[in-house]
Amino acid sequence: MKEAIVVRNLRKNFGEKVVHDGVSFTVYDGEAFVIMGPSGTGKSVLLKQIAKLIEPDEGEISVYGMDVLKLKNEELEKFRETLTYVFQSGALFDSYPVWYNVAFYLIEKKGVKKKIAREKASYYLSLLGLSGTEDLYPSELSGGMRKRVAVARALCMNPKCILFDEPTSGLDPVMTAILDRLVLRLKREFSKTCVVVSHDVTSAFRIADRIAILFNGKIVEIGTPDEIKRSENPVVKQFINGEPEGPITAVLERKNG
Ligand SMILES: Nc1ncnc2c1ncn2[C@@H]1O[C@H](COP(=O)(O)OP(=O)(O)OP(=O)(O)O)[C@@H](O)[C@H]1O
Repeated sequence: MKEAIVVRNLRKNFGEKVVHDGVSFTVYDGEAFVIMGPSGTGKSVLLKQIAKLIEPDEGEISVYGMDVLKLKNEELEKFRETLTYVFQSGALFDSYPVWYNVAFYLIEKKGVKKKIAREKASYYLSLLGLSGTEDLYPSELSGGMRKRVAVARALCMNPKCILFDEPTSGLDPVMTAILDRLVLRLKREFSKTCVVVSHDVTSAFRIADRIAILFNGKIVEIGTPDEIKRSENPVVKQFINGEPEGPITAVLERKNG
C-alpha cells in the first residue's frame, strides 16, 4: 500500500502544555482515516501540523513523499494542491458570495474564467445539498451550511488528500449522514485520501477504514472499526462507550487539579 501521510515522533508544546508527546502513524493512499479523542487532546493541532499551518517542535511529517517541514517555493505550491485542510469553522471570506468562495482557488490561482469556475462551484455545491445558494453571502447561511460550503471549496481544488476538522459537528443527523456518504464517495469514486477528525462515534464507524484514538499526547490505539469496537484498552472503551468514569476522567481531573 502506498503511503499518503507519514507522521513520526511528533512533539508539540504550547508553553508548559504538552499537546503531542511522540505521535506516530501512517495514512495510506485512498484511505478514510478517522482521528478521535477527548476534547482538547490536540486533534486540530495535529491536522494543522500536517497541513503546515502550525510547526511542530520535533518530529517528521511527509505527505506523498514531500517533507512537509522543509517545503519551499514550487514544492510548497505542489503541497498546497495535494492536500487541503477544511477548517472546523469553515473560514469563508465574508465579502464574497458563496460561489466565489468555492471557486476562489480556480479563479485567483489557476486563472480559470469566472463562468466556468462558477459552473464547477455549482456542481460541488450540489454534491453538498447546497444548490441555489450560489449568490448568498456567508452571513446569510447557517453554521452547518457554512461548513458544507468549506467542504465544497476543498473539493473544487481537487486535492489528492483532504483533512476534515470535525465536518459533522453542529449538523443534524440527516446532514451528518449526507456528509458521511460524501466522504465514502470521495474515497470510492474519486480515490481521495480523507483524514477526518470527529467526535461522532457512529459517523466514524460508518466512514473509517481505520480509526486512531489520540489521548494524553499519544495515539493509544489504531485499528479498523471492528478492532476499535473490540478493543480492551480502557481509554478506547470509555471513549467509544461515552462512559463518565474511567481513565480519561481520571487524567482530566488530575490536570484540572
Ligand atoms: N495556537 C495555540 N496556542 C496555544 N495553545 C493552543 C493553540 N492551539 C491549540 N492550543 C491548545 O492545544 C490543545 C489542543 O487543542 P486542539 O484544538 O487541537 O484540541 P482538539 O482535540 O481538537 O479539541 P476539540 O475536540 O475540543 O476541538 C488545547 O489545550 C488548546 O488550548
